[in-house]
Amino acid sequence: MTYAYFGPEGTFTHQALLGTLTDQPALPFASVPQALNAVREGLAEAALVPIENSVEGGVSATLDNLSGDRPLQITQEVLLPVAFVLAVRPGTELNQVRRVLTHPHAAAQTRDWTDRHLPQADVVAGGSTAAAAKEVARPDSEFDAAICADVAANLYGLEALVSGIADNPDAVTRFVVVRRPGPVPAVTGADKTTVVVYMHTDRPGSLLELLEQFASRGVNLCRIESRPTKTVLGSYCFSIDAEGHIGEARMAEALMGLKRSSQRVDFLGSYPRADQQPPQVGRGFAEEDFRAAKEWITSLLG
Ligand SMILES: O=C(O)C(=O)Cc1ccccc1
Repeated sequence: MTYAYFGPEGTFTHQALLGTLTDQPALPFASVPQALNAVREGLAEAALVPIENSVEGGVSATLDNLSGDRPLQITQEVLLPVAFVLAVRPGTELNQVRRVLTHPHAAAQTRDWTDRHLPQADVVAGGSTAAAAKEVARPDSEFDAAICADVAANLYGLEALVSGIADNPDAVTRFVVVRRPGPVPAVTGADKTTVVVYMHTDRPGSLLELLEQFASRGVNLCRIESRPTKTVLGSYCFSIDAEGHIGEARMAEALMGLKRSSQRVDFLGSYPRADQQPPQVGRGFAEEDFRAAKEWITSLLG
C-alpha cells in the first residue's frame, strides 16, 4: 500500500504514519489538499491527514477538502499525542529569537508559552511544522526558530532549545486514512461515522431536525462543526462524527432520516475507532430491537 501524507518528513502526520500504519516509504505532500488529490489521481492508494485536535478542534483544510464533488472515504483513524519543541540553529539563544515559523495548529497550541517566553517574537503560520524546521535550518533563513516535533529538529539539524512547550501537555491529534470510495470497513462494534450535511435553509428549526435524526435513534455525536459552503455568505454545512457504523440499524436509520430531511448528505465513511471504545447503546436501540420491530411490522402486514 502506498501512502501519501501531509509532509515533509518529520511532521506529526509522518510520525502517526510510521507509528501505526506502515514502515514502507511513503509520499510526502506539502499540503493536505495535495495529499488528498494524490489519492484521487491514483498516485497513492491512501492518504494520512490530520482532521482534528483536542485543543484547536477541526482542521479546516481537511474538513473542507473531503466533502464536495470529488468524494473520498475515511477508512481508519489514528490518534497521536503531540509534544512541541522550540527548534533553532545551533548557537541561537532565546533572546535572539524574533521570528518563529510553524503550522497554524502548532502556533495555537503553544500560544501561552510563546506569549510568556517570546514576547518580542512574531509567530508566523507556514505549511507544516517539519517544513518550518527545514526552512529554519537554512543558514540565511529569515526565521530564527521553528515550533515542531523533536524528531523534525533532529532530522533537519536544529537544536531543541526548549522542549515541552505545549500549553496543554495532554493534547492529542486525530488523523484519518482516506481512500477512493470503495467497500466500507466491517462493523467492529466500536466505530465512527463521518458525514457532511447540507440543510434546507429556508425554514426554521432545520438544525434541530438534523440533531433529532441522531437523537431519536440513540446515536451519540462526538464532533459537530459548521463550515461555510463557500457559495454565498451565510451558507453553512455541518461536518459530523457520530458513534456507530452505517451497517448498524440505528445509524442507517439516522442517515436515512438525514437524507430525507436535508438538501444533501455526503457520507465520508464508517471506520473503527482508534480508542476501541464501544458506544453506550440505550434501551430499544440495539440491533436486536430494530430487527424485532421490523419483524413485527412484517407480521402485521401478513
Ligand atoms: O505540521 C505538522 O507536523 C502536522 O502534521 C500538522 C499538525 C500540526 C500541529 C499538531 C498536529 C498536527
